[in-house]
Amino acid sequence: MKIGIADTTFARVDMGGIAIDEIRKHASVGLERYVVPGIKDLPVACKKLIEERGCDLVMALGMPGGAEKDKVCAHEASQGLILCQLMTNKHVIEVFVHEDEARNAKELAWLMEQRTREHAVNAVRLALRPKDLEKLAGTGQRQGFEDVGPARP
Ligand SMILES: Cc1nc2c(=O)[nH]c(=O)nc-2n(C[C@H](O)[C@H](O)[C@H](O)CO)c1C
Repeated sequence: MKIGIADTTFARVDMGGIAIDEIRKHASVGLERYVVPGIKDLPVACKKLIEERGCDLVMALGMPGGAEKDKVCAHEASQGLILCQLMTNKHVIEVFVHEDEARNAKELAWLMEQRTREHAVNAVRLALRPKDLEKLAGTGQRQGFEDVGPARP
């Protein structure tokens, strides 16, 4: 089992390093890292991690900025990541933290780390322990900020 980590230099936190640290706590798997300048470069990095470096699942980590052009960029990158999944039949876990989700740099750093770590656990579950995800179905999980919990009638 090999997990790929694609991340960017545009991000203001080392999301790739955090993801690798978290995955190592939960599983003994091969890891491949591929760093690109920005989120629009992630789809091909993910595809190469799968097709050329033998990854079974990839995490795509990035930080869209707060400007309108960054949001467009994020939407385009997301579409590329979905296409990559359909072309390769492998999961790409998109971990995007929009810079304007946080009120300041301190909260941004916290959110980027938290979301990355929680999705790294999801990546391990998806790759190795899918039954663990089944147990969490419909429980209102969120990555980063607090879980919202299940809705009850
Ligand atoms: C406008 C813009 N915004 C972002 C962003 O919010 N986050 C990010 O990671 N990268 C951004 N980029 C860079 C592109 O994703 C890409 O790296 C360049 O267009 C080079 O292909 C661009 C060009």
